[in-house]
Amino acid sequence: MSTVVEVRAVSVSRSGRRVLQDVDLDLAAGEWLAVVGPNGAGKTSLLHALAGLVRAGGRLRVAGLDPGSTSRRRMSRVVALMPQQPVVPEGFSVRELVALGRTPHRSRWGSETARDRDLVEHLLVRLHLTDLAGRPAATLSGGELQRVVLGRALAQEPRVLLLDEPTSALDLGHQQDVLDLVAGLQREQDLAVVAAMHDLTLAGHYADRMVLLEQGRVVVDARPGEVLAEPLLRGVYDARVEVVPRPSGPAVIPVGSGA
Ligand SMILES: Nc1ncnc2c1ncn2[C@@H]1O[C@H](COP(=O)(O)OP(=O)(O)OP(=O)(O)O)[C@@H](O)[C@H]1O
Repeated sequence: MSTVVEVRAVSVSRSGRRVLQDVDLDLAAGEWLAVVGPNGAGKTSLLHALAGLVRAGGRLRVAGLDPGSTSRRRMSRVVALMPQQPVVPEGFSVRELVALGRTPHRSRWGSETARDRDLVEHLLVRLHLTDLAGRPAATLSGGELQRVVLGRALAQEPRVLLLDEPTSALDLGHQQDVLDLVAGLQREQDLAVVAAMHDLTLAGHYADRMVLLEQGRVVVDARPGEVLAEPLLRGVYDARVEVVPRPSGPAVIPVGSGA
């Protein structure tokens, strides 16, 4: 399998403080990596470094490009970020917002092609957004907007898809639907996925590998079955949890104080 993301001794500082330190990881095309860890562990910082949105020390390569020295437009053709807190441009409809994802592929003055339009329509259907297509994006609920923002990221046709808490606002059915859609693209198009997620059961179910971060450092990089282990999670999250083996993978269950 070909390596599409290479991270070597990467560090990130914010406001003079190290928030990522000595991070090493590789990702192959068609692989799904879940990034997990407590609040403030550095998950978003890692995704932003991969997208070239924050300056990082060390060596980073995404589809062969160095995010630190490559133009935003060029990076956007190979890597797409679905952010945790999307900013919605004023006055944009749902369809227009999804279509924005095509911008990096268009020539500077080029207009929308038939293929651009077809892809956008396909994504609107697939994300159950056709009824909302004409609505101002600013009027959507949190879960509706999350699907629109995923649509915009997928419209970029990236080789690497970065998902920052992609299901935090979604109901149960839409969580599965959205992650199944991404898993389908992972298989069909060899899409590499890096997903920061707090739902450890869901993260483990879809991921080939999981990286557990704590205070900016990688604690473990392994298969979900090895990362989702009670002693490890109790220690890193300072939480009461039970891990129950299931045919579909380990289920991580928070346990009340009386248990
Ligand atoms: N712009 C910034 N200025 C200063 N500190 C920042 C900035 N952005 C992030 N940080 C800090 O960097 C650390 C890592 O933040 P990051 O958002 O990467 O964590 P996270 O693992 O994604 O957290 P969460 O699970 O809460 O989303 C945190 O301590 C955060 O306060």
